[in-house]
Amino acid sequence: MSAVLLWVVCPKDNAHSLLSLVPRNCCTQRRCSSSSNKLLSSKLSFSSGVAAYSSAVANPSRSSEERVYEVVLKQAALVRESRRESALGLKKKPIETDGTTDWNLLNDAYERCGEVCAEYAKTFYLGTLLMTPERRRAVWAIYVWCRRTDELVDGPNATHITPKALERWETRLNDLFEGRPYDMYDAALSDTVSKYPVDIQPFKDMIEGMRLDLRKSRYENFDELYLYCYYVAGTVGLMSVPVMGIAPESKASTESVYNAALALGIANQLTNILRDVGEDASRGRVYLPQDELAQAGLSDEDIFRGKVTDKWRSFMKGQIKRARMFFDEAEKGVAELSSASRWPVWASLLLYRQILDAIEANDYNNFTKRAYVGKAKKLISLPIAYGRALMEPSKLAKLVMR
Ligand SMILES: CC(C)=CCC/C(C)=C/CC/C(C)=C/CC/C(C)=C/[C@@H]1[C@@H](COP(=O)(O)OP(=O)(O)O)[C@]1(C)CC/C=C(\C)CC/C=C(\C)CCC=C(C)C
Ligand SMILES: [Mn+2]
Repeated sequence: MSAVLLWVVCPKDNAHSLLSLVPRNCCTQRRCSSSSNKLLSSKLSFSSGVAAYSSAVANPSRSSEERVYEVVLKQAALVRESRRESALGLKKKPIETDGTTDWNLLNDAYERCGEVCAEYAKTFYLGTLLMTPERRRAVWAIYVWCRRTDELVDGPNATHITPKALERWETRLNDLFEGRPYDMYDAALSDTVSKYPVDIQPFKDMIEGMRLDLRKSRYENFDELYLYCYYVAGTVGLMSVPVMGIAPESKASTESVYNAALALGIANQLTNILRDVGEDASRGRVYLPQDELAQAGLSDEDIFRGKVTDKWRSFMKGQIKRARMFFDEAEKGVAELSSASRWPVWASLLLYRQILDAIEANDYNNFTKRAYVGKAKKLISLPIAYGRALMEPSKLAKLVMR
């Protein structure tokens, strides 16, 4: 992927060098994402709703938002519990080892994760340097796992991917969560998840998103697309918060912080999708919701033709508006993160959000013109992000969770 998102997002140009990170038998095929609109049904206030995750799976009639919210509640409960334990002076107990853990090797593994991060997401890597050393390396380990997972289906060996390969990747995930890492990158993540209240569910869900990409190339409505965006990107927010930490002085509910993190992942993925409409179409993929296209008087054919018309402009305006609403939702939570974690999050948010401006500046031609944020705009965003990172967490308890 282009230089556009030096950040967190996976630059496809660099795909080749991750080859060595991915075991040969785990490769995959698929492509990237893209999305669509309908502000109406996608209410961003995260309706109420609840019920066990298992029952959500058993009852597919529930909306994606309700299903995803179950996961949010579970993750928030884990973090709340861990904060309570920390307050009582209890710490998460690392998985027992047989005493043979080689700390130098572990340090090397984390260092290597940092190098990968620096190579693929330079600005993000710089941002992590402001975090505490412990947190920084944990975020690197998560980053590398996400990167490798995406690489399975988007990387150079992607054409060989099978559902079986993803199953093996998931087995490895289970193993590393149980303290049996397969390689050095897994070892770093295994150590991270033994130290922070990171749950396996978002990781499994990201793999599920990759499975979805193997078998699906159309999304009927925003509800379907929302679930996809949660799988491949909202999960990143849920994985990251336990490591980034919530500010001790924050009075916001843990759920509201998780909702903001989820919203940032969704906003980023919707933006990816809007930016990549042409590229995705060339791979036969249309992530934009079919019902919304039809309502706008558009069809797949219009996308394959790639002509910017007034209908297209007006459709895109709605899509961009919705993506911005998710960014707005995300912004509410950043100040609640621990102070040292805020800067990289603000920077990524501001940079990503500007891709939407770039689509507008391209007169909505996301068929043949790639929207990107120029160097100057990127540079200006960094001190702005820093300034925002100084904002203090809310002092008032938020009574409404979502
Ligand atoms: C309260 C609050 C707001 C907290 C912040 C929580 C937080 C850190 C959220 C991060 C959200 C985020 C950056 C999500 C990534 C979304 C994304 C772009 C996902 C991409 C999926 C697939 O995309 P596709 O294949 O369609 O597109 P391209 O390949 O890009 O063309 C991903 C590629 C999934 C893999 C994700 C990564 C490699 C990024 C992982 C990043 C981290 C673990 C670090 C996140 C930390 C910061 C500071 C942003
Ligand atoms: Mn990708």
